[in-house]
Amino acid sequence: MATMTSELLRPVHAAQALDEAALLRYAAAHVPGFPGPAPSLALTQFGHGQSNPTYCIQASAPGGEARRYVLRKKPAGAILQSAHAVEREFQVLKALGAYTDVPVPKVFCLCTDASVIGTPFYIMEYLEGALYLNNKLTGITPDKRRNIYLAAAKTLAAIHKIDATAVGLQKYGKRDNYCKRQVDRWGKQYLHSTGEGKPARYQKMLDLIDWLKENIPEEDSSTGLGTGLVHGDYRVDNLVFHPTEDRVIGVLDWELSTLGNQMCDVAYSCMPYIIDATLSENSSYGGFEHSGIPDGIPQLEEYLAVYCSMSARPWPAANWKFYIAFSLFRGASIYAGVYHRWTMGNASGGERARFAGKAANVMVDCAWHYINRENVLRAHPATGMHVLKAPRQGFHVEQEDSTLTNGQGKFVPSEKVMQLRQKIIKFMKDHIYPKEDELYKHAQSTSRWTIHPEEENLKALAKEEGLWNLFIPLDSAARARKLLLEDQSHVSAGSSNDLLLGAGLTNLEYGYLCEIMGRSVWAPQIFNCGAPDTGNMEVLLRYGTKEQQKQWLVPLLEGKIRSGFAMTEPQVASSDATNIECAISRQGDFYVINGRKWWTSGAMDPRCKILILMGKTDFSAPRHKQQSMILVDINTPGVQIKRPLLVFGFDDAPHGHAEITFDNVRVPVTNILLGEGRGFEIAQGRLGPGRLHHCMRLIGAAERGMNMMVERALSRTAFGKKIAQHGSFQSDLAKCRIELEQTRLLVLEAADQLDRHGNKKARGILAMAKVAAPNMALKVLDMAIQVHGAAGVSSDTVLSHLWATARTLRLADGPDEVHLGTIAKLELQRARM
Ligand SMILES: Cc1cc2nc3c(=O)[nH]c(=O)nc-3n(C[C@H](O)[C@H](O)[C@H](O)COP(=O)(O)OP(=O)(O)OC[C@H]3O[C@@H](n4cnc5c(N)ncnc54)[C@H](O)[C@@H]3O)c2cc1C
Repeated sequence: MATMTSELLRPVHAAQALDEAALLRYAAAHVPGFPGPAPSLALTQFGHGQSNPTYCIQASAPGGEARRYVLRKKPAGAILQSAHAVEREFQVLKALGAYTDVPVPKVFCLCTDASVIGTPFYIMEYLEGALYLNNKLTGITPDKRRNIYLAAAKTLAAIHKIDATAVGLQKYGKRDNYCKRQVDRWGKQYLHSTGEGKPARYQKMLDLIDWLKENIPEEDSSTGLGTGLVHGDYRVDNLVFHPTEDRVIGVLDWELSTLGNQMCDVAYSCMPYIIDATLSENSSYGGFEHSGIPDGIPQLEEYLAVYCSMSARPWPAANWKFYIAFSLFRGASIYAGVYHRWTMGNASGGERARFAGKAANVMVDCAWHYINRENVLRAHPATGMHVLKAPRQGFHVEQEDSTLTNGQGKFVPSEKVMQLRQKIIKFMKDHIYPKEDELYKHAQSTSRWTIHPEEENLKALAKEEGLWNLFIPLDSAARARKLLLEDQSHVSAGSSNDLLLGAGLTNLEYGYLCEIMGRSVWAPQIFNCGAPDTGNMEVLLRYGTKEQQKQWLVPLLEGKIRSGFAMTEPQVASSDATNIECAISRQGDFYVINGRKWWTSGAMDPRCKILILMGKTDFSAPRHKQQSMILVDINTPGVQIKRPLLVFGFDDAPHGHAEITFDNVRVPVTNILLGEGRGFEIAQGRLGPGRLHHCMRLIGAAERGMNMMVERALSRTAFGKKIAQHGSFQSDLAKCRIELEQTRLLVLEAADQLDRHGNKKARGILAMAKVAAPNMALKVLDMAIQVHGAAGVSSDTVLSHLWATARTLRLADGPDEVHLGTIAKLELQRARM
């Protein structure tokens, strides 16, 4: 039977009463959104999991709705320095909540000032859900039992896949020699709890300590795969499940968490299979392997197979005996301590603690029984129980990122970048992928040229989380900061300058983030990092006058308006911009524009207010001095949007690609950018980073294609086996991965050279990246489409749209041939030098 969280609440134990007035003052000042003013408070206490006293705060303002929070504090009185570390619990919960999708309660504040309620404490979210306090899961259906255990295995895998460095937990503990240190620590603890004048020492326990010391697996001394965040007390009854669905909504009790050997967590979570550790008079092994497995609960091997599959860990057969024996030893040492305290009259577990001494010895016997068993785990998981069994979902972030952060190297992002990356990954998972269907539906409806309200909501959320304008390079941000600091009058109330100017990243640093945004066609604009706005903002940042910046740049940075870039013309080969015919002629204080443009992306968007137009101001000047760029308010008389163009049938609503005519369009002379004849100069500045952003996004699109391809191949059977098991698929998959990684390196190298040498010197490698990225993405996406069969070409998956978009990028911002020409020219020049 499940127990609901609220059913665990009891009146506060008299010995654990708190100063409620002080608590109320503190919570009102430190918990965002705490009910107020003058809220009333009802305090209760959790009866389960008592090591750190845990309370439920129910607060309500007069006439307002009651809100619940959970407070967890250190116990009062003298305690072991290293134990009850609520500060560490707070730290780990905060990191997991902010950067990962491991379900944990949100934490609000940590109070280290013992004068408030007597000891340090923290306040977190109250999760109302189902708890399964009995590991046999009595009173629920077999299906539910199975779901609960498998959900526990998957959640543990999710915890273990976290890249501790990327989430800021790199100093949370030592990764290596975890078992070695634990055997020492709990061995000493056992000696402390037993011996002369204390409960008797059990020789078999001392032998067990020796055996463990001699059999510590080699992998324990490494810091590689299999080491990382360890929960330390991972069991089903420390998980809160959704009230009606069989999924974990919160992992609790992180008191023993640290970095270390994660297989210890796995073995510990398997204890119900090995021993029944409830304290009673008749302690016996009693685990599922002895008493029989309750109907529905998966076999130990299946539980492990799901864990290994979801965490991408090897099958643990080689050292399984050690890890189980280690868990039993640790349990025995803890129980010996409980029993010792009971004999002294101060055990926390009440009268049941009298059985703890016997239970400790039973655990030791059980460990020896296990060690002496011939077979404990097959050498390999049974057929059909390996990785293919467990469906993969979404993106396995930490696994992907482990190559980015493990160790040193040229392309190792800083901690700041890794944290932003994790935040974006999480944002995508939480907010963007789940909304894609709805956004697509809207974009295919009759309202498709309007903005789905959710898009603006998501923008506000991204801004709030500091995931805004990240594309702005360091140097441009410095220039804009000056402008914004000089005069704040044009910045809307509530917009923070710091937010508007991104995070001060280099192009290389942005590469690691932009890639993630490229996984969804909807994502870039949510972070105000979509084309063509980024290129246009960059032009205004670099070349705009103060007035131009105030009028157009600031609202663009704020995400209030959008923009278009009008260069390409239907009647001339526009890959050669010297062909452009649109005329910009000066007449007094105005320029008059006449011409026809097409493929002006974004111009259909109702938020699009400004175009940067490229045309000719002097048809008789030298070839590259004829062109100028000018700002055109899209609502100027004479600007006429003729039609939206289709890309393989996609109109990309509400953004769109417009054909536009300019008929005697008069704009003030102050709208010229940089000066007459300087259009090419600006184009060079604009296109470098802009092109690279396309490449970065294409890496993300290809990565999504890979992910979908693998998921499909693992779940679909053709001709008697999974597609993933067909040799032809495996070779295609491997080739796709090789090309993707090659291209990623090229793109990152191009970004690095752009940062270090500037646009002109980096033009060769920028051209290489611009050719390589779309071609690679097309290949990977095409393969993903192929694996999906007919579904791949339909609009039921995102693949066809991603492919269509990638295909346009062999043309847009210069066709392949033009870039290949640049690369060849540089190559030949080098040969002549
Ligand atoms: C989805 C999409 C969005 C776009 N968005 C914008 C936008 O926002 N603003 C904008 O101004 N434009 C935009 N464009 C237009 C794009 O930049 C142009 O299509 C591109 O520059 C090529 O110009 P063109 O179409 O006139 O092709 P052309 O110049 O006519 O070239 C056609 C072909 O000729 C060949 N060719 C050209 N040059 C060479 C060479 N040197 N050597 C060998 N072969 C060569 C290539 O095969 C090339 O594909 C967009 C295009 C697409 C598809």
